[in-house]
Amino acid sequence: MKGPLQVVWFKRDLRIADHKPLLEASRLGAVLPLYVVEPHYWQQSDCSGRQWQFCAESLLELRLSLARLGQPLVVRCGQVEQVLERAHHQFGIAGLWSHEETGNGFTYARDLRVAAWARRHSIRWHEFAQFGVIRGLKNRKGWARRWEGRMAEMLTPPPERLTPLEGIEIGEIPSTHGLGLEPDLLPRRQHGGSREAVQLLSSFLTERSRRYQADISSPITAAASCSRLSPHLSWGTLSLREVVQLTRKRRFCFADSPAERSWSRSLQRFDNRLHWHCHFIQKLESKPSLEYQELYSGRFVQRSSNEKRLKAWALGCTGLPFVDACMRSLIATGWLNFRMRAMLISVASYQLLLPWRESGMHLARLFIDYEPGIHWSQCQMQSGTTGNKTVRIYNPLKQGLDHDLSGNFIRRWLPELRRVPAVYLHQPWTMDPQTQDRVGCVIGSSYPKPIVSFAKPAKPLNPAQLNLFCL
Ligand SMILES: Cc1cc2nc3c(=O)[nH]c(=O)nc-3n(C[C@H](O)[C@H](O)[C@H](O)COP(=O)(O)OP(=O)(O)OC[C@H]3O[C@@H](n4cnc5c(N)ncnc54)[C@H](O)[C@@H]3O)c2cc1C
Repeated sequence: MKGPLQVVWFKRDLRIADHKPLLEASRLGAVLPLYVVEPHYWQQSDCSGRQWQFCAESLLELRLSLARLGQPLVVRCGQVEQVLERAHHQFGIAGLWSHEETGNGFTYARDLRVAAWARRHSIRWHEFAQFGVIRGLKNRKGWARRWEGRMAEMLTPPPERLTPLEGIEIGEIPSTHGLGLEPDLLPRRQHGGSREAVQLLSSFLTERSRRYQADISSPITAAASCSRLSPHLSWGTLSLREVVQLTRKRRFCFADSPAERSWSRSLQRFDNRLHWHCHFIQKLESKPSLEYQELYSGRFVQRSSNEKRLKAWALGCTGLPFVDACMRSLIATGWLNFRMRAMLISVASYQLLLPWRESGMHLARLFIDYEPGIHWSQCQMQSGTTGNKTVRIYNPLKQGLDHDLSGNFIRRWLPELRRVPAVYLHQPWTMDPQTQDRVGCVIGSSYPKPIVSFAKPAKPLNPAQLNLFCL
């Protein structure tokens, strides 16, 4: 095999469509498409087996897609700089190509090391933006306009062909076990890969988005009416730009159709959220410390670690049925709709008084779509630590009655409450002992007593300075 090569480093952009680094590198000569499995990354507290399984499925598909072009994905395990060092030694690296990444503290530090390595070897690292996130941004003036500009750019086609590289082992994609992660056999987990992503986008735009706006808040209806694209956007099996452009094209079809006005509005709301995607990631890009530190140093409520409370919340055993049902559904599927994610973190922060980093870390591991920029910004926002004077506190009883009045969701995820009569379902501790015996659900043994006084969030330390929204 003749060197030197253009190395395309795949990170959270596991696709060939709309992949500018791949196309640009391929124009200069032979390309080594590389993914580096970093065992230290996968040992971080925000990573999990379920995320790896999604990633591994996406890698497998990416390998096949690249093989069809002429050169399959090469997978190596270890520290990125060391993998690059070996590759450089073996055949010479002419250029390094990738998308920019706004990840967690680990990937931030790793990118700094890779940049230093590339400088030392006089190798140019060509980084391309894949979202509307702007690196080195001084302030948000004109940000929305620039986001629009990025989303309007032409989609990049895959290269027509890649030169096959002889004598390079493609390397194994490790198993969950091999990476020292707990295998997570979720029967209802979403699967990785661009094919799955394209199918989801198509079913969403042609049909499922019809009731998006109306259905987004309830965990029952949101599962079908939301796009479910989040893990694909987080792992890059689909390009955000492509989603924005196809959404707008679909809306355009409704322009002359008053009968579809509400569908068109739904798509407009969805489009707004695609904008939020980058708006939140931009926050982390501009202030990486928000992953660890409160944005606002003033105290709003007193919170402290409490292992018993954290464990009960994390396992879906708080004794608050709607909260527990949401948590257990998340544990079983790896996904939850926005409002219920907000409620879970709000209950942890305001009712259980747990620090947002601890509860947020548990959620991060459960989310297959874990995206540090969105996740930590949202955890802080829903815990009132951003300095914003408007504070939202969710009342889980009200949320349960608003979004699961018949209790079907609770019954589905809490089998121990299945026979509890509807009138007691949202507050099973109010059942008299005879009813508890009759339905085979003894509170305190079959199902826990509420861990905290129900629907009583902590009193703000300085309520006069805040706008409190109780949802
Ligand atoms: C505490 C908390 C943690 C969260 N952590 C994550 C996370 O790690 N990764 C993640 O992708 N989303 C996160 N979200 C945002 C949101 O809940 C999910 O994006 C959404 O539920 C994913 O489902 P969907 O793709 O069907 O969404 P849709 O409603 O179909 O939205 C389409 C896309 O828009 C973006 N989006 C939607 N809502 C938001 C939002 N509120 N803020 C920013 N972008 C949004 C996502 O990329 C999403 O895939 C979090 C929300 C909260 C309250």
